[in-house]
Amino acid sequence: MSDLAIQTHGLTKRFRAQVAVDGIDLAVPRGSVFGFLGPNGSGKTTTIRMLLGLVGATAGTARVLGTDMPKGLDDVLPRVGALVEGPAFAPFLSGAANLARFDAADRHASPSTRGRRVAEALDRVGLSHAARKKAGAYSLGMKQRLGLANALLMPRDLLVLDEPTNGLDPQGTREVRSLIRSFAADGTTVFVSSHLLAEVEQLCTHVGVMSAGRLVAQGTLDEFRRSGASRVEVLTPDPDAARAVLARIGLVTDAAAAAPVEAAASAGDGDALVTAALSDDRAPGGRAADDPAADQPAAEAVVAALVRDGVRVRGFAIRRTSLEQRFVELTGEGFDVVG
Ligand SMILES: Nc1ncnc2c1ncn2[C@@H]1O[C@H](COP(=O)(O)OP(=O)(O)OP(=O)(O)O)[C@@H](O)[C@H]1O
Repeated sequence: MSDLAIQTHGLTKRFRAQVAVDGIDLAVPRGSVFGFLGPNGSGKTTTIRMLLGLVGATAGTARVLGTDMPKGLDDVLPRVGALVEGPAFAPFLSGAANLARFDAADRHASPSTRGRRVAEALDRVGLSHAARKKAGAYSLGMKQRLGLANALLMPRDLLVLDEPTNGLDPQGTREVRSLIRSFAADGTTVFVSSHLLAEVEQLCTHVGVMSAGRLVAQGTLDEFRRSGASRVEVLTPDPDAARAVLARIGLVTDAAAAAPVEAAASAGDGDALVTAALSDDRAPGGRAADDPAADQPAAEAVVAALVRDGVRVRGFAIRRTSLEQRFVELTGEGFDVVG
Protein backbone atom coordinates (compact mmCIF):
# COMPACT_ATOMS: atom_id res chain seq x y z
CA MET A 1 0.00 0.00 0.00
CA SER A 2 1.34 3.42 -0.95
CA ASP A 3 2.14 5.72 1.95
CA LEU A 4 0.74 8.61 -0.07
CA ALA A 5 -2.97 9.45 0.08
CA ILE A 6 -2.67 11.67 -2.99
CA GLN A 7 0.04 11.56 -5.63
CA THR A 8 0.08 13.40 -8.93
CA HIS A 9 2.58 13.62 -11.75
CA GLY A 10 2.51 16.49 -14.20
CA LEU A 11 -1.16 17.11 -13.46
CA THR A 12 -2.33 19.83 -15.82
CA LYS A 13 -5.60 21.59 -16.64
CA ARG A 14 -6.01 24.01 -19.49
CA PHE A 15 -9.11 26.08 -20.14
CA ARG A 16 -8.67 27.08 -23.77
CA ALA A 17 -5.56 29.28 -23.79
CA GLN A 18 -5.33 29.51 -20.00
CA VAL A 19 -3.28 27.02 -17.99
CA ALA A 20 -5.09 26.82 -14.64
CA VAL A 21 -2.92 23.98 -13.26
CA ASP A 22 0.55 23.57 -14.71
CA GLY A 23 2.17 20.14 -14.37
CA ILE A 24 2.02 19.68 -10.61
CA ASP A 25 3.63 16.78 -8.69
CA LEU A 26 1.73 16.54 -5.41
CA ALA A 27 2.71 14.10 -2.68
CA VAL A 28 0.28 14.03 0.26
CA PRO A 29 1.36 11.56 2.96
CA ARG A 30 -1.28 9.38 4.63
CA GLY A 31 -2.24 10.70 8.04
CA SER A 32 -1.12 14.25 7.25
CA VAL A 33 -3.12 17.43 7.42
CA PHE A 34 -1.93 18.91 4.15
CA GLY A 35 -2.49 22.63 3.63
CA PHE A 36 -2.88 23.47 -0.05
CA LEU A 37 -1.96 27.13 0.11
CA GLY A 38 -2.09 29.75 -2.58
CA PRO A 39 -3.56 33.11 -3.50
CA ASN A 40 -6.96 33.33 -5.18
CA GLY A 41 -6.88 32.02 -8.72
CA SER A 42 -3.68 29.99 -8.25
CA GLY A 43 -5.36 26.71 -9.25
CA LYS A 44 -6.33 25.11 -5.93
CA THR A 45 -10.01 24.47 -6.70
CA THR A 46 -9.25 23.20 -10.19
CA THR A 47 -6.73 20.72 -8.73
CA ILE A 48 -9.28 19.51 -6.17
CA ARG A 49 -11.91 19.13 -8.87
CA MET A 50 -9.52 16.98 -10.91
CA LEU A 51 -8.68 14.83 -7.86
CA LEU A 52 -12.36 14.18 -7.25
CA GLY A 53 -13.15 13.46 -10.90
CA LEU A 54 -15.38 16.54 -11.20
CA VAL A 55 -13.34 17.78 -14.16
CA GLY A 56 -10.98 15.89 -16.45
CA ALA A 57 -7.24 16.59 -16.51
CA THR A 58 -5.67 17.87 -19.74
CA ALA A 59 -2.46 15.95 -19.00
CA GLY A 60 -0.69 14.09 -16.21
CA THR A 61 -1.75 11.43 -13.74
CA ALA A 62 -3.36 11.34 -10.31
CA ARG A 63 -3.56 8.57 -7.72
CA VAL A 64 -5.93 8.88 -4.80
CA LEU A 65 -5.70 6.35 -1.93
CA GLY A 66 -3.41 4.25 -4.10
CA THR A 67 -5.82 4.07 -7.05
CA ASP A 68 -5.45 5.66 -10.48
CA MET A 69 -7.97 8.38 -11.17
CA PRO A 70 -10.40 8.89 -12.76
CA LYS A 71 -10.44 5.14 -13.61
CA GLY A 72 -10.88 4.14 -9.98
CA LEU A 73 -13.47 6.79 -9.09
CA ASP A 74 -16.22 4.34 -8.15
CA ASP A 75 -13.93 2.44 -5.77
CA VAL A 76 -12.26 5.47 -4.26
CA LEU A 77 -15.01 8.05 -3.88
CA PRO A 78 -16.86 6.20 -1.09
CA ARG A 79 -13.67 6.48 0.99
CA VAL A 80 -13.30 10.21 0.31
CA GLY A 81 -15.37 12.89 2.03
CA ALA A 82 -15.40 16.18 0.16
CA LEU A 83 -16.45 19.74 0.79
CA VAL A 84 -16.13 21.69 -2.44
CA GLU A 85 -17.89 25.02 -2.93
CA GLY A 86 -20.54 24.15 -0.33
CA PRO A 87 -23.06 21.41 -1.22
CA ALA A 88 -26.49 22.59 -2.35
CA PHE A 89 -28.83 22.05 0.58
CA ALA A 90 -32.60 22.31 0.19
CA PRO A 91 -33.46 25.35 2.34
CA PHE A 92 -36.96 24.17 3.28
CA LEU A 93 -35.78 20.79 4.56
CA SER A 94 -34.26 20.32 7.99
CA GLY A 95 -30.56 19.65 8.41
CA ALA A 96 -31.30 16.00 9.18
CA ALA A 97 -33.60 15.64 6.15
CA ASN A 98 -30.94 17.15 3.90
CA LEU A 99 -28.36 14.68 5.11
CA ALA A 100 -30.82 11.80 4.69
CA ARG A 101 -31.30 12.88 1.05
CA PHE A 102 -27.56 12.87 0.39
CA ASP A 103 -27.23 9.54 2.14
CA ALA A 104 -30.01 8.08 -0.01
CA ALA A 105 -28.11 9.16 -3.14
CA ASP A 106 -25.13 7.05 -2.05
CA ARG A 107 -25.61 3.54 -3.38
CA HIS A 108 -23.11 2.19 -0.83
CA ALA A 109 -25.25 3.41 2.08
CA SER A 110 -27.71 0.95 3.57
CA PRO A 111 -31.19 2.52 4.12
CA SER A 112 -31.73 0.55 7.32
CA THR A 113 -28.89 2.36 9.12
CA ARG A 114 -29.52 5.78 7.57
CA GLY A 115 -31.13 7.37 10.64
CA ARG A 116 -28.21 6.39 12.82
CA ARG A 117 -25.62 7.64 10.30
CA VAL A 118 -27.35 11.01 9.99
CA ALA A 119 -27.66 11.42 13.77
CA GLU A 120 -24.01 10.50 14.31
CA ALA A 121 -22.77 12.88 11.62
CA LEU A 122 -24.84 15.74 13.07
CA ASP A 123 -23.55 14.94 16.52
CA ARG A 124 -19.97 14.89 15.26
CA VAL A 125 -20.21 18.47 13.98
CA GLY A 126 -22.23 19.73 16.96
CA LEU A 127 -25.52 20.20 15.13
CA SER A 128 -27.74 17.69 16.95
CA HIS A 129 -29.68 20.52 18.60
CA ALA A 130 -30.50 22.00 15.16
CA ALA A 131 -31.28 18.69 13.42
CA ARG A 132 -34.94 19.61 12.88
CA LYS A 133 -34.34 23.24 11.99
CA LYS A 134 -34.65 24.23 8.31
CA ALA A 135 -31.25 24.41 6.62
CA GLY A 136 -32.25 27.78 5.13
CA ALA A 137 -32.36 29.20 8.67
CA TYR A 138 -28.85 27.95 9.51
CA SER A 139 -26.06 30.48 9.98
CA LEU A 140 -23.16 30.33 7.53
CA GLY A 141 -21.07 28.45 10.10
CA MET A 142 -23.87 25.93 10.66
CA LYS A 143 -24.22 25.42 6.90
CA GLN A 144 -20.52 24.76 6.64
CA ARG A 145 -20.73 22.28 9.51
CA LEU A 146 -23.68 20.61 7.77
CA GLY A 147 -21.44 20.29 4.71
CA LEU A 148 -18.79 18.64 6.88
CA ALA A 149 -21.45 16.32 8.37
CA ASN A 150 -22.35 15.37 4.81
CA ALA A 151 -18.70 14.54 4.12
CA LEU A 152 -18.71 12.38 7.26
CA LEU A 153 -21.81 10.28 6.64
CA MET A 154 -19.59 7.30 5.90
CA PRO A 155 -16.24 6.44 7.49
CA ARG A 156 -13.59 8.15 5.37
CA ASP A 157 -9.88 7.63 4.78
CA LEU A 158 -9.44 11.04 3.16
CA LEU A 159 -11.20 14.37 3.52
CA VAL A 160 -10.80 16.98 0.78
CA LEU A 161 -11.93 20.41 1.93
CA ASP A 162 -11.88 23.45 -0.34
CA GLU A 163 -11.51 26.66 1.69
CA PRO A 164 -13.69 25.31 4.51
CA THR A 165 -13.58 28.51 6.58
CA ASN A 166 -14.22 30.91 3.71
CA GLY A 167 -16.84 33.50 4.64
CA LEU A 168 -17.17 32.34 8.25
CA ASP A 169 -17.06 34.68 11.24
CA PRO A 170 -14.28 34.13 13.81
CA GLN A 171 -16.44 31.85 15.95
CA GLY A 172 -17.49 29.69 12.95
CA THR A 173 -13.86 29.63 11.78
CA ARG A 174 -12.69 28.37 15.18
CA GLU A 175 -15.39 25.69 15.20
CA VAL A 176 -14.54 24.40 11.74
CA ARG A 177 -10.79 24.38 12.48
CA SER A 178 -11.31 22.46 15.68
CA LEU A 179 -13.45 19.94 13.80
CA ILE A 180 -10.69 19.48 11.23
CA ARG A 181 -8.23 18.83 14.07
CA SER A 182 -10.56 16.21 15.49
CA PHE A 183 -10.83 14.43 12.10
CA ALA A 184 -7.03 14.37 11.87
CA ALA A 185 -6.76 13.04 15.43
CA ASP A 186 -8.86 10.08 14.30
CA GLY A 187 -6.22 9.28 11.68
CA THR A 188 -8.08 10.63 8.64
CA THR A 189 -5.84 12.29 6.04
CA VAL A 190 -7.07 15.84 5.48
CA PHE A 191 -6.29 17.79 2.32
CA VAL A 192 -7.43 21.35 2.92
CA SER A 193 -7.05 24.34 0.61
CA SER A 194 -6.66 27.83 1.98
CA HIS A 195 -5.43 31.26 1.02
CA LEU A 196 -4.69 32.00 4.69
CA LEU A 197 -1.16 31.36 5.85
CA ALA A 198 -2.19 31.59 9.52
CA GLU A 199 -4.81 28.92 8.98
CA VAL A 200 -2.31 26.53 7.44
CA GLU A 201 0.20 27.26 10.20
CA GLN A 202 -2.37 26.46 12.89
CA LEU A 203 -3.86 23.36 11.32
CA CYS A 204 -1.43 21.58 9.09
CA THR A 205 1.49 19.18 9.34
CA HIS A 206 2.38 19.62 5.66
CA VAL A 207 2.01 22.37 3.11
CA GLY A 208 2.04 22.72 -0.66
CA VAL A 209 2.28 26.21 -2.13
CA MET A 210 0.55 27.08 -5.39
CA SER A 211 1.38 30.13 -7.46
CA ALA A 212 -0.10 30.82 -10.90
CA GLY A 213 -0.96 27.16 -11.48
CA ARG A 214 2.39 25.77 -10.35
CA LEU A 215 3.29 23.92 -7.18
CA VAL A 216 6.26 26.04 -6.14
CA ALA A 217 7.10 24.10 -2.95
CA GLN A 218 5.86 21.32 -0.72
CA GLY A 219 7.03 19.63 2.45
CA THR A 220 6.42 19.54 6.18
CA LEU A 221 5.64 22.79 7.94
CA ASP A 222 8.86 22.36 9.91
CA GLU A 223 10.86 22.11 6.69
CA PHE A 224 9.33 25.41 5.62
CA ARG A 225 10.22 27.04 8.89
CA ARG A 226 13.83 25.95 8.40
CA SER A 227 14.06 26.63 4.69
CA GLY A 228 14.22 30.41 4.59
CA ALA A 229 17.46 32.28 4.17
CA SER A 230 19.13 33.29 7.43
CA ARG A 231 21.50 36.16 7.97
CA VAL A 232 24.34 36.51 10.41
CA GLU A 233 24.66 39.91 12.04
CA VAL A 234 27.86 40.86 13.82
CA LEU A 235 28.13 44.11 15.72
CA THR A 236 31.79 45.02 15.98
CA PRO A 237 34.27 47.90 16.00
CA ASP A 238 36.43 45.76 13.65
CA PRO A 239 34.23 45.43 10.54
CA ASP A 240 37.03 44.80 8.05
CA ALA A 241 38.56 42.01 10.14
CA ALA A 242 35.09 40.53 10.72
CA ARG A 243 34.35 40.51 6.99
CA ALA A 244 37.66 38.81 6.29
CA VAL A 245 36.93 36.05 8.81
CA LEU A 246 33.38 35.50 7.55
CA ALA A 247 34.63 35.26 3.97
CA ARG A 248 37.33 32.79 5.00
CA ILE A 249 34.81 30.42 6.60
CA GLY A 250 32.69 30.50 3.45
CA LEU A 251 30.02 33.11 4.13
CA VAL A 252 29.09 35.72 1.55
CA THR A 253 29.16 39.08 3.30
CA ASP A 254 26.96 41.98 2.30
CA ALA A 255 28.48 45.22 1.05
CA ALA A 256 29.85 47.35 3.89
CA ALA A 257 27.18 49.39 5.68
CA ALA A 258 27.33 53.02 4.63
CA ALA A 259 27.23 54.38 8.17
CA PRO A 260 28.14 53.09 11.62
CA VAL A 261 25.21 51.51 13.45
CA GLU A 262 23.44 53.45 16.13
CA ALA A 263 20.18 51.55 16.39
CA ALA A 264 21.36 48.41 18.19
CA ALA A 265 21.05 48.73 21.97
CA SER A 266 24.53 47.35 22.51
CA ALA A 267 26.18 49.52 19.86
CA GLY A 268 29.00 51.64 21.14
CA ASP A 269 31.04 54.35 19.46
CA GLY A 270 32.54 53.15 16.20
CA ASP A 271 30.56 49.90 16.08
CA ALA A 272 29.47 48.66 12.68
CA LEU A 273 27.05 45.94 11.67
CA VAL A 274 28.52 43.30 9.38
CA THR A 275 25.99 40.96 7.79
CA ALA A 276 26.26 37.78 5.73
CA ALA A 277 23.91 35.20 4.27
CA LEU A 278 24.08 32.01 6.36
CA SER A 279 21.97 29.56 4.40
CA ASP A 280 20.96 29.29 0.81
CA ASP A 281 17.49 30.38 -0.18
CA ARG A 282 15.87 27.05 -0.94
CA ALA A 283 12.41 25.57 -0.60
CA PRO A 284 11.52 22.03 0.47
CA GLY A 285 10.53 20.00 -2.54
CA GLY A 286 11.76 22.74 -4.83
CA ARG A 287 13.64 21.80 -7.96
CA ALA A 288 17.02 23.19 -6.91
CA ALA A 289 17.86 20.03 -5.01
CA ASP A 290 21.58 20.65 -4.44
CA ASP A 291 22.10 22.00 -0.97
CA PRO A 292 24.95 24.47 -0.58
CA ALA A 293 23.74 25.26 2.95
CA ALA A 294 24.94 21.84 4.10
CA ASP A 295 28.57 23.02 3.85
CA GLN A 296 28.05 26.12 5.91
CA PRO A 297 29.29 26.53 9.47
CA ALA A 298 27.02 26.46 12.51
CA ALA A 299 26.35 29.77 14.24
CA GLU A 300 28.60 28.96 17.19
CA ALA A 301 31.46 28.16 14.80
CA VAL A 302 31.07 31.63 13.30
CA VAL A 303 31.42 33.30 16.69
CA ALA A 304 34.39 31.10 17.60
CA ALA A 305 36.20 31.97 14.34
CA LEU A 306 35.65 35.68 14.90
CA VAL A 307 36.89 35.60 18.48
CA ARG A 308 39.88 33.42 17.59
CA ASP A 309 41.01 36.10 15.14
CA GLY A 310 40.70 38.83 17.73
CA VAL A 311 37.55 40.41 16.30
CA ARG A 312 35.74 42.24 19.12
CA VAL A 313 32.19 40.89 18.95
CA ARG A 314 29.78 43.26 20.73
CA GLY A 315 26.63 41.73 19.32
CA PHE A 316 25.71 38.63 17.35
CA ALA A 317 22.39 37.49 15.91
CA ILE A 318 20.94 35.03 13.44
CA ARG A 319 17.90 36.45 11.69
CA ARG A 320 15.61 33.97 9.98
CA THR A 321 13.17 34.90 7.23
CA SER A 322 9.64 34.75 8.61
CA LEU A 323 7.26 32.16 7.22
CA GLU A 324 5.14 34.97 5.84
CA GLN A 325 8.10 36.51 4.01
CA ARG A 326 8.97 33.04 2.74
CA PHE A 327 5.57 32.52 1.14
CA VAL A 328 5.62 35.97 -0.37
CA GLU A 329 9.03 35.15 -1.88
CA LEU A 330 7.69 31.88 -3.27
CA THR A 331 4.50 33.23 -4.77
CA GLY A 332 5.53 36.77 -5.54
CA GLU A 333 2.29 37.91 -3.94
CA GLY A 334 1.13 39.19 -0.61
CA PHE A 335 -0.87 36.81 1.54
CA ASP A 336 -3.76 37.43 3.85
CA VAL A 337 -2.00 36.47 7.03
CA VAL A 338 -4.78 36.99 9.54
CA GLY A 339 -7.72 34.71 10.24
N1 LIG B 1 -14.34 26.49 -15.81
C1 LIG B 1 -13.37 27.37 -16.03
N2 LIG B 1 -13.24 27.98 -17.23
C2 LIG B 1 -12.24 28.86 -17.47
N3 LIG B 1 -11.32 29.21 -16.56
C3 LIG B 1 -11.39 28.66 -15.34
C4 LIG B 1 -12.42 27.70 -15.00
N4 LIG B 1 -12.22 27.31 -13.72
C5 LIG B 1 -11.13 27.99 -13.27
N5 LIG B 1 -10.63 28.79 -14.24
C6 LIG B 1 -9.44 29.66 -14.12
O1 LIG B 1 -8.36 28.91 -13.66
C7 LIG B 1 -7.58 29.65 -12.73
C8 LIG B 1 -7.45 28.88 -11.43
O2 LIG B 1 -8.71 28.90 -10.76
P1 LIG B 1 -9.01 28.10 -9.43
O3 LIG B 1 -10.45 28.35 -9.07
O4 LIG B 1 -8.56 26.71 -9.54
O5 LIG B 1 -8.06 28.86 -8.39
P2 LIG B 1 -8.10 28.86 -6.81
O6 LIG B 1 -6.69 28.83 -6.37
O7 LIG B 1 -9.00 27.80 -6.31
O8 LIG B 1 -8.70 30.27 -6.50
P3 LIG B 1 -9.92 30.67 -5.54
O9 LIG B 1 -9.35 30.62 -4.18
O10 LIG B 1 -10.22 32.06 -6.01
O11 LIG B 1 -11.01 29.70 -5.81
C9 LIG B 1 -8.27 30.99 -12.56
O12 LIG B 1 -7.60 31.94 -13.35
C10 LIG B 1 -9.66 30.76 -13.07
O13 LIG B 1 -10.20 31.93 -13.63
